Parts: sequence; structure tokens; C-alpha cells
Amino acid sequence: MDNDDSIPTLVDETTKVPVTILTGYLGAGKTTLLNYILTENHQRRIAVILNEFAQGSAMEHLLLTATTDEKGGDGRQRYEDWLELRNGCLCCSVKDVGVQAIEQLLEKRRNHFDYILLETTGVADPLPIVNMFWLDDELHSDLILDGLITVIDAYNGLKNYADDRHQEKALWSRQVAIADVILVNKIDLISQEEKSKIIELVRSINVTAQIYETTRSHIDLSLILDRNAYSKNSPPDYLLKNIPDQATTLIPHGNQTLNSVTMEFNGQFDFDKLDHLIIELLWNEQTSEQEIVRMKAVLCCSDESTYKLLQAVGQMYEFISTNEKHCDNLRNCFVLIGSNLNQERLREQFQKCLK
Ligand SMILES: Nc1nc2c(ncn2[C@@H]2O[C@H](COP(=O)(O)OP(=O)(O)OP(=O)(O)O)[C@@H](O)[C@H]2O)c(=O)[nH]1
Repeated sequence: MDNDDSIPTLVDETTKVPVTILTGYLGAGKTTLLNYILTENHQRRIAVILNEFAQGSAMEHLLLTATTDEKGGDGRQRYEDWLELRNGCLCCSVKDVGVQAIEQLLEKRRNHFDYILLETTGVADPLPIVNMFWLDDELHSDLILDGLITVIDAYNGLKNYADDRHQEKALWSRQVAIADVILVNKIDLISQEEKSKIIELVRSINVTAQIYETTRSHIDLSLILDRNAYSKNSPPDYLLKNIPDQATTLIPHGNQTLNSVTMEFNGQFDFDKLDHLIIELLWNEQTSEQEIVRMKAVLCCSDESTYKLLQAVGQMYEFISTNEKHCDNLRNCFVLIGSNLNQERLREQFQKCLK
């Protein structure tokens, strides 16, 4: 079957409001980045949402600070709204209350903003928040996940990494692991040698993220906003280029060892088998030792003439059909990031799903 027929069933992404999630350890430079974006941005009307977890109360507060150019001139206004909401179910088939609240805000402030930046607290595990925006098309949400930016304090990065061993979940490394874009900030405070070390560490955890070195979080905004990282429109060849088949060096990590595994296969996959394997890996084989936190792939399936993309964050995953024909170039590239990943075993498991 030629899957071109299935593409119209996908929602029209152009009418949705993109959400970029901003994460990073305490003092890394997130607020500095937000201020920079709100000052420099001339393309988008951005709403900033600060996410704070009130420990123990099961209540979540969302503080919205939006900068909007209401009068079309220089009449920039800032306003704040507090939302209080109960923590919701992190399930892709039920809309999270956080998402509903943001949609209501969108409704209330219609025409006031067309882009959302959601800042998580410095000690937050970003996975549940990313999963909150992992929305099935059938839910007809106005929101669409656009990307995940992690800001790193280059000066304290190695120490933050070392401190991970005292944490149950190695939060600093997880923030690095699931990012699409990583800003290695405070570059002004470190030497060339220190810079190489921190970048090598970051790259060893996440092989695919775009890494930018910044001072005071200054960055060309076109590199971090409107990235379409989870869209059917993201070009399939971004993974097919320059991704070597390898497992990054395992880095001892106390309780956990986070690494990336990249694999290339030639041929076509049996979609049902592959889908089954992904469920196994993400739902049934997640243990405290081995956990996949991020997966991306470009692949060819036997019943389709176009490339498919696979995106997974935590336990949420989706296959996205693209318009790009693979012709006879049957390359398949997979990137998996997680703790204690065994490349040999994974390779065997994927190999068995080939036709
Ligand atoms: N030297 C230097 N200082 C920076 C840089 N970026 C930010 N800072 C300073 O670092 C401090 C922390 O920056 P913030 O932007 O508040 O960091 P944050 O990530 O929002 O911190 P939390 O709100 O605690 O999570 C501030 O005093 C900033 O002025 C940088 O590139 N170089």
C-alpha cells in the first residue's frame, strides 16, 4: 500500500500554537534566556508559562507572563495570570489538565499570543511535562510540541553531572538526554580545555541534539524557536546524515549510566513487528537499570514507499509518515538515548523486525 493516502488524516499543523519546553538546572541561565527571547523576538507573540510544583500539595501552579504587542505599535504589555490545577493523567489519550488550562488561556487571550514557552523548574524531570504535550490528533488540541531546549551551566556542568549520583533519577543527565537543542551557557567563565570536556560529556549523553555555546544565553532565535522537532514536516534526512553506527562510551554514573546508541540498517521493516518491539522496549523492558528516555528514527517499511519517522520521549511514541519517497535508498537510522543501553542486544532485536 502506498501510504500517501493516509497523510490527509493527519491534522493541519499550521493552525496550532507551538509549545517549546525550556529546562535546565538551577542558575543555568533559563530566565536570562527568556528575557533575551522576549526582548529580541520580533516574529512571534510569545507567552511564557512558568511551571512550579508545589511539593506535597498535588497542586500545580502555572504562571503565565505574556508579552504582547496589543496595539500593533510599541504598546507592549505584560500581564500575569495564575492557574491552579490538579495534576492530571500523563496519558496520551486523555488531555492533561495542564494542557486544558493552557488551551483555556489561549481561548481567553485569543490573538494575544501565537507561541508558548514553558519553563520548568531547575530540579524538574522534564519527561512528564514533555509527555503532557504528546497529544493524539484525535484530541484536536490547539497546541503542538515544537521542541525541547536544555540550558546548561558550563561552569558547574561537570559538578552537576557528578551530583547526579546522589539523585534517584540523574536529573541533570536526563535534561541533557531528551533535549533537541542544548545551550552550553556561561562559556565566558571557562577555559578552552574545560569547554572541550563539558561539550564532550554532553555529546556522549545526547548524540543528536544541536549544541550551541552561549554567553548570557544569547543565541540566534531562529536556531531555537519554530524547530518543528516533532512534526511530520521535519526533514527525514536529518538523521540519515552524519549519524555513525555506534554506542557512546559508557560513563559511570553511580546508580545510572546514560548513553546513546545509534544503529543503521539496510532494508525494509515489517511495521507490525517493529511496532511490537517498540512497545516491548518502552513499556515492558523499562527497568531501573535500563531505561530508554529518547528515541528517534528514520525508517523504511515494506508496505510504504515513503520514509517514516519514529519519535519517542519516555513511554510516548509515534510513527509519522512523511511525503519523502525512499526510492531504492533503504537506509534506516535509529538513535536511542537512555541508561545502560546494550547496543549488541538492541541491534539483534531490531534486526529481527526486518522483512
Ligand atoms: N557570567 C555569566 N553569568 C550568567 C550567564 N548567564 C546567566 N548568568 C547569570 O547567572 C545567574 C542565574 O541566571 P538565571 O537566568 O537566573 O538562571 P535560571 O536558570 O533561570 O535559574 P533558576 O531560576 O534558579 O532556575 C544570573 O545572575 C545571571 O545573570 C553567562 O553566560 N555568564
